[in-house]
Amino acid sequence: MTGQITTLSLLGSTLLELLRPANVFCGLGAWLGWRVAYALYFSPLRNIPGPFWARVSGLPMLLHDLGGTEADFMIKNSEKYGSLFVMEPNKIAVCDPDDCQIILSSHSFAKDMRYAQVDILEPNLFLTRDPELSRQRRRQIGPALSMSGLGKMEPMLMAAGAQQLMGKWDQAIGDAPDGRARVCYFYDFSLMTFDIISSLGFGQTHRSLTTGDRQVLHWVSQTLTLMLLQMVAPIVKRLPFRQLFAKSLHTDVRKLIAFGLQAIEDRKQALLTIDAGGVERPRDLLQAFIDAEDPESKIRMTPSQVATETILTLMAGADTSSNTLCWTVHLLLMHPRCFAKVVEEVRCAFEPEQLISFKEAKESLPYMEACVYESMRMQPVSGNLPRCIPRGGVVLQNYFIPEGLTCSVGIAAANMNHGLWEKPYVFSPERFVGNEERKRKVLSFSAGVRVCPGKNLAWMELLTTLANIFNRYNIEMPEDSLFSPKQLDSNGCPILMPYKYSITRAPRFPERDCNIVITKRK
Ligand code: HEM
Repeated sequence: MTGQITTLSLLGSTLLELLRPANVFCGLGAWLGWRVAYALYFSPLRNIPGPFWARVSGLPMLLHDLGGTEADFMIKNSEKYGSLFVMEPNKIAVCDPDDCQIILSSHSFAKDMRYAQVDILEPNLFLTRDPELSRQRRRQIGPALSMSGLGKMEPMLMAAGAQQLMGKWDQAIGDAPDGRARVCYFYDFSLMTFDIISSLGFGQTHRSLTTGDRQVLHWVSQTLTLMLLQMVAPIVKRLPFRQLFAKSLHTDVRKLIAFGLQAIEDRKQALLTIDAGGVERPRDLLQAFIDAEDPESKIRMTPSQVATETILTLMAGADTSSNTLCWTVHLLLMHPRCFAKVVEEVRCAFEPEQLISFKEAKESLPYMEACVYESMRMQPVSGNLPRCIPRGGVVLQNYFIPEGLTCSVGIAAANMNHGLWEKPYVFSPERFVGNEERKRKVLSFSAGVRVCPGKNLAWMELLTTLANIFNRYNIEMPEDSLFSPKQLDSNGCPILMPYKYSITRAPRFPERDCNIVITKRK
């Protein structure tokens, strides 16, 4: 007993001694010295250019991630150090468009380990690191998301999308005494794109934009929060953290999954009547996912897999599309010459009250489409794409990067590459008109084996929404707008509203910066 007490008190006093400020200071100094020595003399990345502090610690990048300024970090550093640079002690940034394509073209550069840390959902297309599952899911859900598959869903997409939005804006104009309504396009686009995918995916008429019902939206955003928490801090999966921090999030995830499963069950019941009556089956993503079959293995998805893919589709597809719409409208407002050209193109092609379909917009509005490409190039909504260096390592820009390290495909920096894009800071939609090759170089939907499977759906939403609102409304910036085409930056380009990354690149102050005044076109 006395021996134990003596040992304990010895341990206690040693600990106290170690924690004395002078010793802590020395300890930190030694650690830092070692980190610096490692970065400069031993690291396999020591010959690759990059900011000094990024070699020593992951903190600078973490601060950019938390501050939501990772795109600026990548663009600035790629201009200073070149298209390959060290961004963290064991991570390189890849910003050369050709190198990005090399990495994205192969499953051997798997998504990084953080994706495997999420355990709240079934294995799915977005999170999987398994090439086999990725290929199988694409074979299963690919047909539904192809242009011909989506063509059948267009009436539903338009009802939840452009038509719903115009109904709301018409009402706002009707309610305004002078016929001039002020609307926040950020919120309206967010709810509209959410309604489109949830209507198609859950087979119900979701109208959060016009009814204010945000229940499903709440569950989805809670699920996304938990997913991200598990990715960046897997400790939240363990007790007691799970109970302390994540209990209510888990409850909402369960509610969302139950909601998805119920939608599938409801559809199965409805099909009994539909099939008996010889009526056509509903044409939506829900039905397409239920019926989906891998042509190679003949495997179909279980109800739980269908629900998971729908939930992931909502997470991956709603904010990405709505923020792309926001940036396009903002960029056009900041470039009145281009905006006037788009409006003229739309109004020359269509009657004032005409509902413009995707096919019509795609065929008749090449300049408007070019504006969306230019907006996606300059303001790509997805951040960096993290990938692992595969077995055997890889040579990029004449540097050997060993296996086991990670890299980040810098979409924003590649889209601003001076070698590929002339005057990359200038908003110039003309560069895309009639130039299919250039369009393929924009990396905003990613590329290669994990390219965005929802890009056709996104294009349908983008073109139908913009064509219809530009045809129907005159759009102006409000008088109190902080931004104007006349306020220029050092490149002589209009200063744009600030952004933040909350998963996707979104306007930082949407309530302040995303307002427009709309009037009905005479
Ligand atoms: C303008 C709108 C959109 C943009 C810019 C966009 C961009 C992207 C990007 C960059 C990726 C690659 C992510 C990575 O590799 O980590 C991706 C993946 C994905 N996107 Fe989209 N997306 C958009 C709309 C949509 C829509 C509407 C859907 C709905 C179907 C969707 C579903 C997905 C899914 C499921 C993945 C994961 C694919 C995989 O990892 O294999 N996206 N998207």
